[in-house]
Amino acid sequence: MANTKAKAPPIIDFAPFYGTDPTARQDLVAQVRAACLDKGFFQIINHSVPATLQDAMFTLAHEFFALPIEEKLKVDANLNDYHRGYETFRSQAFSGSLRPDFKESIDFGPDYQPDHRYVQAKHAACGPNLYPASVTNPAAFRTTVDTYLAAALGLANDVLRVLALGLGLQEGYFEGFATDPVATVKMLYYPSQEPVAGEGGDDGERGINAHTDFGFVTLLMQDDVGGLQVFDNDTDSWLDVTPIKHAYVVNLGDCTQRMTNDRYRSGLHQVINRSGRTRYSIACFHAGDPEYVVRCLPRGIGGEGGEEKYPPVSVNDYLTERTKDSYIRAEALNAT
Ligand SMILES: O=C(O)CCC(=O)C(=O)O
Ligand SMILES: [Fe+2]
Repeated sequence: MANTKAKAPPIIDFAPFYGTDPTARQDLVAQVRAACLDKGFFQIINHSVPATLQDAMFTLAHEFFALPIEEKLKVDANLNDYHRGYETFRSQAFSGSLRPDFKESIDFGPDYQPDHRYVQAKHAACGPNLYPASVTNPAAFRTTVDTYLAAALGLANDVLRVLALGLGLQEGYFEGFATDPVATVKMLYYPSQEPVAGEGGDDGERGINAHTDFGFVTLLMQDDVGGLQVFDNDTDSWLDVTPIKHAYVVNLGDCTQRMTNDRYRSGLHQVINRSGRTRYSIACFHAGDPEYVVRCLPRGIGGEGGEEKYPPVSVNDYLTERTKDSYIRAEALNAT
């Protein structure tokens, strides 16, 4: 039941970031800060990523997931130990899940080659991509994904600049760790779930189970099917994140929450797709330099006072732990 007190993630016009009006820019910074203090979830419109590139990515996602399973398994993420490639149904489960996720996905990142220091150090999610060869135009697939990753990361870095300003930091505060990030473009495919008998019935099935993202910031495009929900602590209820064509859902991850000592939130979210239609979405996770050590900001900065709640942790150690946990949990549930 919709709760009137619940605050849906705001829709924020990002255009002032690129403009010259300082008041409009300050207003944007304030709106983003308010959303970060609330659930760490907002949508942005009028951003820098071309709509044609966004559309092209959805076209590729449709084509990839429609391939026969044996073709998809040629780029199986289990073929490498840095999790690039295709992930089958029910591969992942987060804490509290009753059933592993009812989704498929494919992950790409910066195409770090074997001689790259991150790959040599075996950092999580760092290694050469597995691009599908069985699509109509493999070269175009690859170029589009790579171009999109660069564009989405460019926008994510702009979001980080706005975040920094909202925290009272220099606009470029995050730039040091944003140059060579561990980042993922994830195409997601959610078949429609079975209807559940009885009003409000719940069979525990989730497209993606309730979780928070691990890194600093996530930019998500969803199609028009809907099904993404964010948890509202004030009303103890799940709120729909309404699809808006070509907009981005922006949400903060745990690294930002840790850095701000819980002032900025890493919002709990999930997907339930009972629409009767297949749902596609494309996420871009920006987790910064894997060797960056996430620590609480110095006291007093951005009003982030109080006792430090988290010990310092490197991005890589944090990602490794959380990712491993979600796959082990799925294996355990699949075995029962
Ligand atoms: O598909 C969505 O809307 C959300 C995906 C998501 O939360 C994730 O991949 O972390
Ligand atoms: Fe997520």
